[in-house]
Amino acid sequence: MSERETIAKARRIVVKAGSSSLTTPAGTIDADRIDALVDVLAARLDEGTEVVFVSSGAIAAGLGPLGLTRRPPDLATQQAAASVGQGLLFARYTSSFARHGRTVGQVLLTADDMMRRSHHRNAQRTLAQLLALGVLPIVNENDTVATDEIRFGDNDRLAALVAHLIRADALVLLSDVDALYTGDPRRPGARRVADVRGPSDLAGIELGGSGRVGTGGMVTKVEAARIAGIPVVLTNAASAARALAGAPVGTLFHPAGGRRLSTRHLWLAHATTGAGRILLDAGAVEAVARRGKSLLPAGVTGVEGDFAAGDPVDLCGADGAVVARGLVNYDASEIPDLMGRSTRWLARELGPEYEREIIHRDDLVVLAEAEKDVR
Ligand SMILES: Nc1ncnc2c1ncn2[C@@H]1O[C@H](COP(=O)(O)OP(=O)(O)O)[C@@H](O)[C@H]1O
Ligand SMILES: N[C@@H](CCC(=O)OP(=O)(O)O)C(=O)O
Repeated sequence: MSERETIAKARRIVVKAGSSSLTTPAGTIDADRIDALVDVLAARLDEGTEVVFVSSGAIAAGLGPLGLTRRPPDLATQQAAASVGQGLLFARYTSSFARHGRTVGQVLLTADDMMRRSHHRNAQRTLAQLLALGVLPIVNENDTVATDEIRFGDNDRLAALVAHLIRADALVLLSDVDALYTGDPRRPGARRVADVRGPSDLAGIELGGSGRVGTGGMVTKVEAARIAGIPVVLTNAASAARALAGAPVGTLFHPAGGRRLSTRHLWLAHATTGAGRILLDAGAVEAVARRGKSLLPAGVTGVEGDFAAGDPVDLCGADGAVVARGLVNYDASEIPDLMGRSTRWLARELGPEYEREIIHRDDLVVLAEAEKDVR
C-alpha cells in the first residue's frame, strides 16, 4: 500500500490545524473556515475513521475580544488571550460538529503532563475512552498554565506526539501554506516539495519562520514529521478533503521506519527543555549514553540551575555537550553532597533513601539516539 493510500484508509488519524487556518486577521474565529473544516472531518468520521483533532488558534482567537491587533510578546498576555480564545473556539467546534450529530471533547495537555508516567497514562486512557465513546477529542496545549519552562510552544510537535500516544496510522498538518516549498513561498522561484523521504530531500531547503499568528513555521512541521514515524501530509485547510482522500496534494513526509522510542521518551527528547544541567565524568557518559545505564551519583562532577526532583534536566559531558535528558530524582540543592560518592556509601552515611539513582534509566533518553531514531 502506498503511503497516500495509508492516509486514505487509516483507521485512526490525527489532523492538526494551525491558527491562521482558523482565525481572521482581526483576531476572531473564522466561523466559515471552521465549518468547512468540520464538514471534512465529519465526513471522515462517517466513514468510521477515528479522528483526533489538534486545534491551535486559542491565542489568535482571543486577540480581537481583548482589543489586541497582534500576538503579544509576553507570556501572561498570551495566556490571557488563550483563556478567552480557547473557550470561544471550543464553543464553535461544539456547535459546528453538532450540525453533524457529533459530540466533541476538549483535551488540554502540557508537555510536563505527558512526560510523567502517571499523567501520560491518564491522557492516553482519556483519549482512548473518548474514541471508544464515539467522541471526537479536540486537543490543544493547556496554554493558561504552561510556563516558558514547561511549555510545549507549538502544536506541530504536540500533534506528532499525540499521534504516538493514540498509535495513529497517519498525521495531517493543515497550515496557511499548501505545501513545503524550497524557500519562503512568498518569494518568487520557490518550488513545492512533493515528497520528503529523508534528510537529503531537505538539503538546501530554507525552513522559514511562522506567518502572522502561527508558531514555529516550517521548522516545527518538519520536526513533527520526523517525530511522528507514520506518513505525514502537510497542506492547507482548503486541501484537507483531498489530503485525507490520499490525493497527491501538499508534501508527503515518508516515515523512516526502524526502531522507535516510547512515547514518553519522545516527549522527553522533543517536548521538553532541561530545567538545569548535570555534568558527568567520562565514565558516566559512557554508561548512560552507550550502555543504557542509570546515572549514579559517583559519575556526577557538577550541577547547574535550580531544579526540583521530577524536573527534566540535561546531562552534559566534560565538553559541555548535552548527551541525554532525564527526569531527576533529587533537587539541585541536594546533589553537591552526593556527587562522586558511591550509592553504598550514601546509603550507609545518609540513609537508605539516598541509595536511589540520580536518574533512573527508564526516565532517561539519549539525545543522539532520539535524533537517529526519528529519521
Ligand atoms: N520553506 C517553506 N515552505 C513553506 N512555508 C514556509 C517555508 N518557510 C517559511 N514558511 C512559512 O511558514 C508558515 C506556516 O507556519 P506557521 O505560521 O507556524 O503555520 P501554522 O499556524 O499553520 O502552524 C507559512 O505561512 C509560510 O510563509
Ligand atoms: N496553543 C496555541 C497554539 C500554538 C501553535 O502551535 O500555533 P500554530 O503554529 O498556529 O499551530 C494556541 O492555541 O494559540
